Amino acid sequence: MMNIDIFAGLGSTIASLIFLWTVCRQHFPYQLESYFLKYYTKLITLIYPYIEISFPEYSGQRLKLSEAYTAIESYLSNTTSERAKRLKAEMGHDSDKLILSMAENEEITDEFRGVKLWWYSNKISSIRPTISFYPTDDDKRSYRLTFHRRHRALVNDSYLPLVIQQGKAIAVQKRKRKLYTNSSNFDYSEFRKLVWSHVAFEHPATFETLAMEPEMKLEIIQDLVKFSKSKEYYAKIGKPWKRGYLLFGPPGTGKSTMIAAMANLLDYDVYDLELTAVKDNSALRRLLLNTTSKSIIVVEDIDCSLDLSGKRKTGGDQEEGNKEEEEKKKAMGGPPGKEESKVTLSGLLNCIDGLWSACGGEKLIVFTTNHIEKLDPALIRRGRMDKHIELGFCGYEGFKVLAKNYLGVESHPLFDSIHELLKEKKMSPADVAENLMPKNESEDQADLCLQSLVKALKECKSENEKDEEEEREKKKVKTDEEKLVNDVKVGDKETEENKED
Ligand SMILES: Nc1ncnc2c1ncn2[C@@H]1O[C@H](COP(=O)(O)OP(=O)(O)OP(=O)(O)O)[C@@H](O)[C@H]1O
Ligand SMILES: [Mg+2]
Repeated sequence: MMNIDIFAGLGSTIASLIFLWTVCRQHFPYQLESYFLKYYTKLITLIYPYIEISFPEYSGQRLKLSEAYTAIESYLSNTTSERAKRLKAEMGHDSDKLILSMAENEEITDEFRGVKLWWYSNKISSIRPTISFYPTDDDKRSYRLTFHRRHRALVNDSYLPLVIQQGKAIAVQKRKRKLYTNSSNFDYSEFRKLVWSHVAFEHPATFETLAMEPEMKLEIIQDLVKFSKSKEYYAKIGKPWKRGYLLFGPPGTGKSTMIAAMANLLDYDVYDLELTAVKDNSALRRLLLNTTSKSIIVVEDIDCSLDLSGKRKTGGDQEEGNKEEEEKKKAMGGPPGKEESKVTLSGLLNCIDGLWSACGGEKLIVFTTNHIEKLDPALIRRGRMDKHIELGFCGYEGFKVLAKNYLGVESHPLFDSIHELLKEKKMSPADVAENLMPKNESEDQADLCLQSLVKALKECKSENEKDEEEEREKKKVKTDEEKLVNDVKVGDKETEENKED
């Protein structure tokens, strides 16, 4: 039993010894110092029969959040509310119940098979002097477990495994699905830039409400469910347990909605990775190492995030390319590219399926793009992006799902003409959905909405017209860009000539 009086005395004895040692040390010959240290440690172990184990928040040079730490945190949060005197409170899963857990620098006692153990939540604040309005994240947190050395075997073999197992189970039970992002507006600390911030994931989309061909939908659902149950299979074939999806198609065809439906189907967290906010490849690696299993890592509009198109440039090529880019930017009055992300295509490829990618397991990586043709083939080859899913304009089957969701109708006299119109007109599910949205509280909304859809479809362009328009648009953008770059070049030449004069 821990006697407070004994330890009060013990504490002051140890403090005196440390003070004595610091004074004597300066006058001690170097050779004798190691001898003295050896006996000093022995002496301390003799009079202090307790063992301490600490569990730091981050493992591996602060690269990865420690699993043991999170499991212990969950375990303690279950037991602390009755015992600890200082607690911190967080909102629970159903958002109306508070979850209490141990505050920092607080100690509680736990009992296991009649043996007493002490948990202490430790926080060491950074000693670096910083002048900032915001809290810094350089603090080191850990849990410290103290017990009598005669219980070492019991703690090692039975107590700690039980704590970790129960902690993990509690975490799963209390799990509130999260939507993570790496692009915070308040990048007040260097460390904050390298980690994720999150909010609760509450997107209501499901595969039932998703408008697409039923066969394709079924195929995707089966693929996802199979993946989530294939832990042994992946281990057997020697592949990390992850799968890449590439969702491509025009704007408003349900790419982002499908990601939410995937997360809801498999009960996964979502990590929305903003590549432009990642400083460089090592920051990207660090971010991906800090994703948990049972999660979807999403890179939206991959073609716009970084210059990942074309072949991988090297040396001179790269510089040339950069110069051209700079010129273009200068011409358009944009800022110089100093603060830009330095994530490269090879860095990204490495993170997707290099050695680092195997950490964690059970992850989906989803890229979305509006222009698949702009992507480097290396990025989307099978193995990296295992399944390519094209989300197209709204078909009749998709329309029927939307009509049921938005208006609650499964048949209507206007369905036939809509069927005919959808065969030749290109309209995204987002536009169809917008037309089907009831605009007021009156009762004949289904009629009104379907009529407005028919009208919109008639005004909408057909496939051929749209293709021609896209082609024209592309040509125009290209000539505009060339003209701008030429103007800049001519301008620069004139200034140089002026200087020479
Ligand atoms: N297939 C679909 N099924 C159901 N709703 C859809 C579908 N496609 C689009 N929508 C509706 O349209 C809106 C926009 O869709 P979403 O954001 O998923 O499109 P997107 O393909 O990600 O577009 P972008 O390429 O511009 O990011 C959503 O809020 C959703 O309600
Ligand atoms: Mg989207």
